[in-house]
Amino acid sequence: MTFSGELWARGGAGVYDEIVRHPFITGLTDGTLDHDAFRYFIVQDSHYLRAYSRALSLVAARATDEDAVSMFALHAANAIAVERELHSSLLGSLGLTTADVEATGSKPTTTAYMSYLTAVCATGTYAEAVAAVLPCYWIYRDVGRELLKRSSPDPVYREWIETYGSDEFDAVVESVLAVTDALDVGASERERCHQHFATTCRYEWMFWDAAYTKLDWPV
Ligand SMILES: Cc1ncc(CO)c(N)n1
Ligand SMILES: Cc1ncsc1CCO
Repeated sequence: MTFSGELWARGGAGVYDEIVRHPFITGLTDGTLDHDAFRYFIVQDSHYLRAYSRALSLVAARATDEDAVSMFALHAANAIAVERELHSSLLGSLGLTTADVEATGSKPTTTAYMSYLTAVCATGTYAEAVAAVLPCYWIYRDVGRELLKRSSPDPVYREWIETYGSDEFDAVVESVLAVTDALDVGASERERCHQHFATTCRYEWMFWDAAYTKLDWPV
């Protein structure tokens, strides 16, 4: 089995099944998700994508071949572009501004997820860093394609779905999977990769759940 296939089998598939039946995700296409939950999500995702971009820059910096350096550096720049373009369009449709993003700040799950990604990408090996960032690509591609099949009555949700369900994003994810499968990973490093992959998959579920429940700081 490929390395990515192993990671998915151990830490991804079970969580992914929970994600596609989560009420936030089913609500995007059956018309039951209220805009307040989606507002929470987009505001938190604006914070997330800034940290994600910096995490991808760290992955680029430690990549061992120049194609991978170039690829992750490009994705780091694209994550900022998505944050600016998709999010400013979605924020506008939802009646929000970037000032609201700053005023709201980063909620508990967002903070925890960003901190974990940053820590692994700064202090782990190259393979560990790739394993930590991989679920962000992979789960969004698969969720995007699934939601595209289901189709949404809401034009705001459709704009988001079409970004991640697109052939362009699929090509991005396929290139990261190819890099993952070409990694030279030692035995103990492999176990740490499994842990990071499983953890960030769980954070992906938690990120949607936090928006659904509008999780906030307790004090
Ligand atoms: C939380 C989260 N994970 C993954 C992606 C896709 O990169 C995103 N935009 N937000
Ligand atoms: C993974 C990812 N998510 C939003 S942008 C981006 C980088 C690839 O274009």
